[in-house]
Amino acid sequence: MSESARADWLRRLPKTELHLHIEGTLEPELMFALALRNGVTLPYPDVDALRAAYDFHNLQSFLDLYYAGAGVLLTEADFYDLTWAYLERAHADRVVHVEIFFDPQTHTERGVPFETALAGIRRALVDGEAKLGIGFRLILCFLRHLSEDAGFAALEQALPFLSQIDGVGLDSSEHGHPPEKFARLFARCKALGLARVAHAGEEGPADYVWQAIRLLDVARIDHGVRALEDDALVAYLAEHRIPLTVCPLSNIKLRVFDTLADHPLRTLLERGLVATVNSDDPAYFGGYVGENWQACADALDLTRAELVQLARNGIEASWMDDAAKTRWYAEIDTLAAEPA
Ligand SMILES: Nc1ncnc2[nH]cnc12
Ligand SMILES: [Zn+2]
Repeated sequence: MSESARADWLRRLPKTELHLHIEGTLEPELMFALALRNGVTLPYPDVDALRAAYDFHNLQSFLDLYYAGAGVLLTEADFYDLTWAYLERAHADRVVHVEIFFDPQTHTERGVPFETALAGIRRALVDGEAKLGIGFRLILCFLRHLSEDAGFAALEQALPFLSQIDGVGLDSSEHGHPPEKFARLFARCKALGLARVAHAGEEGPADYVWQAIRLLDVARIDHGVRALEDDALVAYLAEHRIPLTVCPLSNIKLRVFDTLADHPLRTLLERGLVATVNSDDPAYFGGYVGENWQACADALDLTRAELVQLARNGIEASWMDDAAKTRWYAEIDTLAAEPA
């Protein structure tokens, strides 16, 4: 099979996106347009200068820019435009279902009402389902560098809108902010009927993955690549089919691994884990989900069977209903059966 035929096959493969921070899809061009629209001054003269600053050496160096960039998001229309731009890109990559994170505390701390962010994001997601056929779920992420009290305050603000939120997550600076800090908050979320996920084992140790499982009772682990340092944990994740939402290009940009050729994506599959491919903060990390798939296929020379397994894992790991799962498995199997 030629390289271009392989790329075309990969592009047509139905994909999910289960680890995507909507604030991390803010492209420099849109950031400057929103800054102009809202009378916000950015500390960079132009798009090129901003992009040149995207040279990260760890998670925190990225987060500092990411939170500053989100400062241009003020109105419901801003959140709509941001989300719609993302959905159009996802559609081009044949993403058929998204489960996206938003960080309400990043916005409410700046005086932007919770409902402004929620309304803009949701309106775009509803339009995306109607016009692009992309199914969706929405996940509210708590910022782990803030206090437990701040997390409870964010949950309080979300209470009138719980019917519009499918689950909660935990993101931001991992070092020094273990999942146990949020055990009571996540217990309250569980009692409210919210599904739970958490970033763990990105920069933090395998023990944080154990904590997320045991103390937060999560359905998935976001990143989780450092789980490979603990054989008992790998066995547990495999036995209980707890998925990992892996973000390969993010891991390279944030220096978790030196190059994609060193990335353990294949090892995760070989160890029987429900590993999935996702883009995390694509405007900052140089690639949307399609580019993550293609870059991994190239760098790791993934076989068609491995790519099919990754696509099936995305469906299994998602919170779409069973009828939708059956439909997408069948479509993936049809592509798997095409002559190579
Ligand atoms: N990769 C990441 N890890 C933790 N928090 C984040 N917030 C946005 N992207 C993140
Ligand atoms: Zn993330």
